[in-house]
Amino acid sequence: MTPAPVDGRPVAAPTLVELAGVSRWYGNVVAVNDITMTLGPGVTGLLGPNGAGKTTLLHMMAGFLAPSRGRVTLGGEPTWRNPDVYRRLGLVSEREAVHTFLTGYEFVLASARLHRLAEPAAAARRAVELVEMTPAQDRRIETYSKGMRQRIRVAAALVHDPDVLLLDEPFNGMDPRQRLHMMELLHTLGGAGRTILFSSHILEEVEQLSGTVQVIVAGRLAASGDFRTIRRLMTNRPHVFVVQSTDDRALAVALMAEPSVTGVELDRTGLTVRAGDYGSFTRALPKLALRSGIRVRRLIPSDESLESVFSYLVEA
Ligand SMILES: Nc1ncnc2c1ncn2[C@@H]1O[C@H](COP(=O)(O)OP(=O)(O)OP(=O)(O)O)[C@@H](O)[C@H]1O
Repeated sequence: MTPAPVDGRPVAAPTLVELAGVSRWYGNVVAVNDITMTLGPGVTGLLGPNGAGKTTLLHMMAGFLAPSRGRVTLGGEPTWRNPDVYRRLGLVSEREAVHTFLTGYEFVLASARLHRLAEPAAAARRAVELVEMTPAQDRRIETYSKGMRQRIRVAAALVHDPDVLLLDEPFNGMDPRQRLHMMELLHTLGGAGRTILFSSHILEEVEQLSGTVQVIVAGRLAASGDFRTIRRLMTNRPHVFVVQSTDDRALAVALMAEPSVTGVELDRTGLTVRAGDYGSFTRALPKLALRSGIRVRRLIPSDESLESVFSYLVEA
């Protein structure tokens, strides 16, 4: 996003988080493998299965962890052990012990004091307001729902008004309503020009919230860019379907003549069909069945797990 001039004056350049050839290993385990990416204002999703290296990547961005190789910079400055970075960045980690006997306001105020802000009380009030927790701010955190706890943690991470906010699996354990509320909050923060990066292993979360996606698998950047492009990559790949119909044997014969079909197997449970891509096959099947006088009872994509999508992206 290019900064727009306001009143003819140029706006300060956005704070970019840049990773150049970044790797991190723990002993023999390579957690992050040669990743290069740039993050700018707006909401970006970091999508990857468990153990892909998302937390390691976020911790390197936040300056908690040194890269074994490569450079991680924020606004051009290395993040590792750099106090300036702590002033410009907030991190909401996945698991964090929160003193639940504190009220929400006290918790955010403690964060403001840690940052040595000039007016900690005013900053805490502003941050609590931003996450819409003012009505509950004087209740102890132990009385909060999972969604409220996450929002108060976001407030604590935002108390010093950072340009960049990193969130590790922020939707874990939330019900759909809480999830929606958090999504709206991140959307608003991103819309206001902050750089927001959140990690997730759930495709739908990323699809709903972010236009830009970085997909990481086994420590490597598997795909990067606009969600629609990535979705296309996923749907234009070979798919396996299980089909059950009123006449599986006749359907198998008819399917063999269909150009989008690359393989058919018949067994007691039905037909297993390999197709070149999702769209052509799912469009062709109903027409073909109709022509042959066969009724399709079930059509189940059998390899829709995120892992198979990821492994396809990695091999691509
Ligand atoms: N301190 C550590 N010591 C040794 N290995 C580690 C350490 N931290 C992470 N790893 C390993 O590095 C890899 C990446 O882990 P990481 O936690 O970054 O992934 P993740 O994508 O955040 O996964 P999850 O969502 O399950 O936390 C995994 O194989 C993990 O076991």
